[in-house]
Amino acid sequence: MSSVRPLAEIRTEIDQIDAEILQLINRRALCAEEVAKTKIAEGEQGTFYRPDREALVLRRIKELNQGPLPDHTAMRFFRELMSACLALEKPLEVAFLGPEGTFSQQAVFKHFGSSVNTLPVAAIGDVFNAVELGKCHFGVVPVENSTEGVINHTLDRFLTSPLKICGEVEIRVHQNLMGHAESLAGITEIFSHQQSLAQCRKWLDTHLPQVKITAVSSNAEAARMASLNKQTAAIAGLAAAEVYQLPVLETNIEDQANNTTRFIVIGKQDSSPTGKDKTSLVFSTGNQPGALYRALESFAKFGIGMVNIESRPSRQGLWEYVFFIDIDGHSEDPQVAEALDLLKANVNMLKLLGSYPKAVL
Ligand SMILES: C=C(O[C@@H]1C=C(C(=O)O)C=C[C@H]1O)C(=O)O
Repeated sequence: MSSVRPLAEIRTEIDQIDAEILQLINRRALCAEEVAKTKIAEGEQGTFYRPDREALVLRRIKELNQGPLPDHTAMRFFRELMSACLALEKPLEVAFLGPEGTFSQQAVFKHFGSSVNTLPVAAIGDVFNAVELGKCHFGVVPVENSTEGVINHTLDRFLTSPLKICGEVEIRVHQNLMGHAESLAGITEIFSHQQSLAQCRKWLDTHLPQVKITAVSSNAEAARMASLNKQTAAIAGLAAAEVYQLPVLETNIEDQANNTTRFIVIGKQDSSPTGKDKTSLVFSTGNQPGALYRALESFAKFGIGMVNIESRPSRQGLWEYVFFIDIDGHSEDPQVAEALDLLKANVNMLKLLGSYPKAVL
């Protein structure tokens, strides 16, 4: 028989460890408070949140971790720890596309941890407004979905907004059918946000081809509406089912198994280089042959990888376009800085939307 330690003995050790962890956590919190005081003494204004420093802390935890806890779990603990330390000064206020229970709110908590105050607003443009007007420190908006592509509202708003991108976060999006109907046959109408409907198009065509489909302002609003009428259902995330106490009729009905939405964090602050960054920018070229080719050549010349390109109407002349691009690296990295100088010489308009750490969690 293998010898095992008595339960009581193991529990005594756990109690001791917990007491030590608690002391260490509070020691860490005191240091974070001291950092805040130093920042004030050095004349730093506004928020003490530093996306670059937080990314470095999390990446270091991943490197140090030797298990048995998985890296991801260890990083999530430290994500919460930093969130709580920062909130000792003053909790961050973060605007998102509401109401409560949307994927955007999930993205806020994944990126900032749970010690933040979330401010739900009614539209993507209102998230920008809230940050621009100083009603909150940051905003989180969806920018692209792996099934449905780019979120036009978000890109277009950047053309006129002075805000910067200071972070990114990805959420694996599961869609679910929820409502008070006894079975699928009892449903006459389905509510959801247009993005979610598009992500479940095949499932709907196969399972509910005759049902009326109505696009509404958010998935949480869809859940709220479905909670009022037994013959209707909503497509939304499980958080919305919980908020509106709706039974879940079918889970994971998204057409693509790895359906993921990328969100960006918008604010007034620049993020310093961390060694693993992305830079987002928008530019326009003239209509001459080879104009886009020459613009992109700036990146190729300096060996800069391009992660994404999207064209959108410029909203100035007919059939004139702007190009939104994400590249590897930070605008202060020497190679990137040189590529951007060359790009500037080759385009009509160039606007840097921000350099920020690549998503860690
Ligand atoms: C403590 C700092 O300020 C904040 C809190 C952090 C933390 O708890 O580790 C990290 C970055 C900032 O958001 C810092 O800048 O080092």
